[in-house]
Amino acid sequence: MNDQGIIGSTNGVDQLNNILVIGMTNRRDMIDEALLRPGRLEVQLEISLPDENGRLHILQIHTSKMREYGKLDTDVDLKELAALTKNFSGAELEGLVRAAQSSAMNRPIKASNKVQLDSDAVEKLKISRADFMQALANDLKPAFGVSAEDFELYIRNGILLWSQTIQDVLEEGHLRINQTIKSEMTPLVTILIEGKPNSGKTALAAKIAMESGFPFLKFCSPQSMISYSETAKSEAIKKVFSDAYRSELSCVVVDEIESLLDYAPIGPRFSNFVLQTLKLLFKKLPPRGRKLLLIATTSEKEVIKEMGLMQSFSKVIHVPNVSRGSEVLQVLEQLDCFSKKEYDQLSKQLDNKGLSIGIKSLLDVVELSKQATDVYRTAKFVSVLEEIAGLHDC
Ligand SMILES: Nc1ncnc2c1ncn2[C@@H]1O[C@H](COP(=O)(O)OP(=O)(O)OP(=O)(O)O)[C@@H](O)[C@H]1O
Repeated sequence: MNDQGIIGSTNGVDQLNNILVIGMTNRRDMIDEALLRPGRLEVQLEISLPDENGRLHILQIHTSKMREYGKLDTDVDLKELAALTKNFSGAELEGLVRAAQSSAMNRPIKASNKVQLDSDAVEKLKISRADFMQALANDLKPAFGVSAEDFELYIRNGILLWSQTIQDVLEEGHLRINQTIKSEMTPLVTILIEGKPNSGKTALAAKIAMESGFPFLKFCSPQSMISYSETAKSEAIKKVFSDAYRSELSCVVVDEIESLLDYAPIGPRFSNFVLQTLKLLFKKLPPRGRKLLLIATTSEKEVIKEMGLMQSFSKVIHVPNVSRGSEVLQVLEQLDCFSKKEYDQLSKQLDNKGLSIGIKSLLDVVELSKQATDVYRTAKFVSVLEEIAGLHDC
């Protein structure tokens, strides 16, 4: 039945006695407002994800039969499992228990010419901590919340502390994380990380988000919305925010705002529809009791300013390019990719030099020069730096 059908059926329910209509949905935002007016589905209850205590209760329920029949090994600590299952829904916790059972059931199966069941072993079979850990690692990931792998992908080359500024960026991030957690007056904390292309903005945003340890972390990136229409893109962005509002503490990273807006400097052109969506979402306060840390990144600070988006951010953090020979040497030292002799040679050539290169491009140059034969490695490194980073005397 569609929304209109339900509205028709619930019209005049006050004339019917003893009938309670209960509707359920995962997408409250997609329900016709007419259906939610008084007299229809007027009382709304949000069932959030269970907290640690709730998860413990759910695990106790789903393992009660195992315990009763002595099938749960003594090393299984449900409190530990409850702590490890952040963002799991009740159904996913049930799935976890089932997956652990299946993992245990594989043990008494003997695979020779025929698949046989060792009935003796079945009798003694117990579901152990290792079965739960195996299920957690391989079988079940929560649909909602943190996808650590996604975030790690953005920091695949680590964060090199090549200048005090990088340390300062991370410290500012920590400050904002604490503000989000502790402040009662600012349930929405917004940061814009800006810098030239390839300066490492996305990696720093991902690092701050991961260090927050918030139960809900999501990346809103243009790469995940390739070939989306304006409407589909706005809907996808809105969905990320409405999911974030369901968790007590959330962090959303909106990467490369200008690309999300389809901004092209020739023209210049951009999607006003997506811009208006972002403006509203960047200002919207999360519901009572919920807190959101929003981190956005851009390589087009001036454009963002002209579009009137700058006011949405309480803090703008600049990520600089690597601009001194001594900073390049810091990167090389931390990567430990050249021999001592090569490093000393590079020290002589790079000290007191100026340049401008993003950390992402610098790592690229390092990788390229590593492919050259030993005798040419340092020469290759310096010549590419001269070409793309404008190496010059200070
Ligand atoms: N101090 C650092 N800051 C940021 N990134 C670093 C740092 N040290 C090493 N990296 C690595 O450099 C790369 C930075 O790439 P990233 O995609 O974040 O750059 P970007 O500025 O967002 O690029 P783009 O302009 O294409 O959006 C990542 O692989 C990251 O692991």
